[in-house]
Amino acid sequence: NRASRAAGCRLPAGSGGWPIVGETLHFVSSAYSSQPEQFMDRRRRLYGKVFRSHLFGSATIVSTDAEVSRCVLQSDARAFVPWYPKSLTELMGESSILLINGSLQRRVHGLIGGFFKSAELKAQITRDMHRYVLHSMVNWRHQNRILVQDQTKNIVFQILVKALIGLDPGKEMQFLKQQFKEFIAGLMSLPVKLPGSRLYRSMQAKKRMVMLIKSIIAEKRAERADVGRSQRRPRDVVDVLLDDASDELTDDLISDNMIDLMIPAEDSVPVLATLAVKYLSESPLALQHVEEENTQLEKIREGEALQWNDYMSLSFTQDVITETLRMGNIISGIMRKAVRDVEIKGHLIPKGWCVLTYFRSVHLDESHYEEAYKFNPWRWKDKDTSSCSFTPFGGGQRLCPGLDLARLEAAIFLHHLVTNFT
Ligand code: HEM
Repeated sequence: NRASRAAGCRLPAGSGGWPIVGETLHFVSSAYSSQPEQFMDRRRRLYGKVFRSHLFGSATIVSTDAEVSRCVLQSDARAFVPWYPKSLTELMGESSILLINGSLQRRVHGLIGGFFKSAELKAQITRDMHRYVLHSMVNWRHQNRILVQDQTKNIVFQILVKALIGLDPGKEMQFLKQQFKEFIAGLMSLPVKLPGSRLYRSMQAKKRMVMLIKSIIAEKRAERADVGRSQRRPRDVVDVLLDDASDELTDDLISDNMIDLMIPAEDSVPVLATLAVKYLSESPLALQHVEEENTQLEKIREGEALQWNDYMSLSFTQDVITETLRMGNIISGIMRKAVRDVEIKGHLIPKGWCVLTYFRSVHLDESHYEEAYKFNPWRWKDKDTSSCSFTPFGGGQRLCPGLDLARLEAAIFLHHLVTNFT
């Protein structure tokens, strides 16, 4: 608007690309090429770290500047709201934590985040992860080839479902696994809801999952009516949300969100574990350090079961995870939409435009990280990971509530891998 422009704010330089598709095809094809950085690097050279583009059907300001991205993430819904492709919003539903804003988002985020930080849940996850990892690794000895991502996906899904809705492995777990697979296949599909379409099949799968979760909620409500709320501690996220006295958290909202919560959680930890294995296998010295640190811990604890703080105290292993998050960029960036004209560091982001905070370019920027393309866990020794040039888990009010769990699960997996196998 005129005021912003008068204040010296400018629309960043850049190009809108082709009519309708904009620069989307370039962006996507570059992401799948052997040089995924070329799209961003070229534009950074031409226009600077913040530039204008047109992506996924919307005029977009791309930020590869750590400070600008931090300001976007720190802003609340008066400036920016989350933005996802249409197929995703169709599948998530209006009350998804990934989409809601304001006090309801803060309440749900706070409740979930608080539970994920609780010592009880961390102890349960440590126990289960330990059990499932060993159970899965027993079979590895007879196989020539192990697909790390598939194996960890299986383990992590069971742990997640238990933490969210309290379900143990069995028939219902299998059912959920199948349905979830069908559900996520439609997250990035054409937004067509006709019977038989990809999106339609995913919506049907979600309905079946919602029915199962609603029956679990009904059982829990009946149990509560018998026992009384005050006598038991929450065992899963559904319990935590049911304990909340407000009427806003309806059964529909809870059951929808249990599925939506699986979206950011289901594949990210398996990718983290897989990339850590890849980077370690290419860095013998780092692998040797991880082996020594983990073997040492086993010796000190003399066969005693390890606790979650044991895993978190493995400082070099944690640095390996941090470096994997930096280089691996499991979530490359986040999209938001401006609900009013916003100005950040002299850049104008007009109302209705999207902004893509692209972490990947920041994490691989030589001005932040020396030899940025080199896997170097030692760079993190005694270094703070809370700077704005390191944001694998986002930031601000939507900072990933699962970040400790992700680190814990990856550390447990690596521990058993390096102490059981060469
Ligand atoms: C390596 C693993 C993971 C990575 C890299 C990751 C990354 C992220 C990022 C970047 C965001 C911010 C999204 C935004 O600002 O719009 C986020 C949000 C979120 N993550 Fe994670 N995540 C990981 C694992 C997990 C796990 C294990 C869980 C659950 C157990 C989880 C649950 C969530 C939820 C619920 C949100 C939305 C929070 C909100 O909008 O209020 N994530 N994650």
